[in-house]
Amino acid sequence: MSTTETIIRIAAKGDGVTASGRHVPGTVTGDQLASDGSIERGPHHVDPPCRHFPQCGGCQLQHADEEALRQFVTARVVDAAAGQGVTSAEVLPAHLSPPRSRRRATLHAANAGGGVVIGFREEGSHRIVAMKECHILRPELFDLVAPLKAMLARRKGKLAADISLTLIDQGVDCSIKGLSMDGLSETEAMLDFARDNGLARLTVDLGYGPEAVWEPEPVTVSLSGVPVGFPSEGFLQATQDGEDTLVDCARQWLPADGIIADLFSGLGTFAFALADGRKVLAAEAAQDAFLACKSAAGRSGNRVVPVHRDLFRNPLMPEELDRFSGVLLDPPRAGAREQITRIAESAVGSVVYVSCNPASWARDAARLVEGGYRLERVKPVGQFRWSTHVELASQFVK
Ligand SMILES: C[S@@+](CC[C@H](N)C(=O)[O-])C[C@H]1O[C@@H](n2cnc3c(N)ncnc32)[C@H](O)[C@@H]1O
Repeated sequence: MSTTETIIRIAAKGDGVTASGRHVPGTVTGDQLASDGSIERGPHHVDPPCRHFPQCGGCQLQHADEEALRQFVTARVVDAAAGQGVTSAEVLPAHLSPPRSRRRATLHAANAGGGVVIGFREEGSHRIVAMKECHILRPELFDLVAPLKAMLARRKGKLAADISLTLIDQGVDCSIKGLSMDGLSETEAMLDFARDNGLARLTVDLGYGPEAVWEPEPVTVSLSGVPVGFPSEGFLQATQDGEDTLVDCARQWLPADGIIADLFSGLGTFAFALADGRKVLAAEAAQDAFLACKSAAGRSGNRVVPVHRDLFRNPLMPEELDRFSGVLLDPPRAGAREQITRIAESAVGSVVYVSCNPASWARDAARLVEGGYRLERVKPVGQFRWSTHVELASQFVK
C-alpha cells in the first residue's frame, strides 16, 4: 500500500483526523491512510469488544486502545482550554472508567418486526439497536434487558418507551416513560416484573409525572457513607470510580478547614464528602434533590447546610463568596456563566470546578483567569468509557 497520510488525533466527535485535516470515521491515532482509501491499522487500533459497535450509539471509540482513549480524553480538555487562551500548570493523568462500570443509562424500547427491541439508539437516528450484549453497563443493569423485553412483549398496542435504569443502594431503580397501563392485568404484569427481578423501585410515567408503583422500602443512594433519598431519575455520577476520582480531587484541592460552598450540589455528592471537619453550604435548584439532601443532612447530623437556590438567576455574590475558604462548582452542561462572573469578582482563594463539558468549562475558565485566577491543575475524567463524552476536575487559585 502506498501510504499518504497518518491519523494524528481523534476529533471531538470520534473521527480520526490527518495532518491535512481530513476526517476519517473508524480510525484512531497512528492508523495509516492509503491513497486508494484503504486503512492500515496502527498500534492503537484494536478489535472492538462488542458486536454492536459501531452501529450502537452507546459507544464511539471501542476501536481505540487504552492509550489512545486516555490521549483523547486529555486532548479534549487541554485543547478546549487552549482555545480560550487558558493553560494549566499541571495536567494530571486521565482517569478512565473500566468496562461494565456504568451505573445509570436510558434505554429505548419499541415494537419492531413483530417483537420488541430494547437498546441504545443508533448514532444520529431514531432506530434502536437490539441489545444482545453491552460492555459499558454494570451487569445488574444489563441483566434486566431480557426480562424487560419479555414483560413489554406481552403488552398489546404500539410501544415507544424510554427506560431509565440506575443502580442504587437497594438494587436497580427503573423508571419507564411512555407506557400506558390499561387494566388490572397490565398493572399486575408490571408488579410481577418488579418483584421477580428484585427491583428497588419501579416508576411509571403515564404522561402525568412519575408515579412509583413498586418500592418495597424507601430507596437511597449512599454518598460518602451517608444514605440520601434518591428521587426518580435523580442525578448520580455515571460510575462509582468516576465519583470517587472527582471527590478525591475536591477533598485534596480544597482547604481542610473553614466553610466550603458546594454550588450545583445535587444530592450532595461533594458536600457529604467534604464535610469531614469542614462545614459545607450546598446550593441546588432542583426541589427534589434539595429536599433529599436536606433530610439526609438532618438525619446524619453532619455539617452540611443545604439551600434551595437558582444559581443562574440568583448566583452567590462576591461578598457572600468571600465568607468561604473554598468554592466547588459542578454545573450542568451549559456551564455557569452568571455564577462564574461573580466568583471571578470575589476574593475566594481556592475554586474547584468539576465539569461535564470541556467547552463551557473552558469559556468559564477564561473568565476566572481574567478575574485573576490561575489554573493550577486539571484532571481529565472519562466516566463514559468509549464515548466522546468527557468530564474533568480543575483547581483554580487566586
Ligand atoms: C452535573 S449535576 C451535579 C450534581 C452534583 N454536584 C453531583 O455531583 O451529584 C448539576 C446540578 O446542577 C443543578 N442545577 C441545574 N440548574 C441549576 C441552577 N440554575 N441553579 C442551581 N442548581 C442547578 C441540577 O439540578 C444538578 O443537580
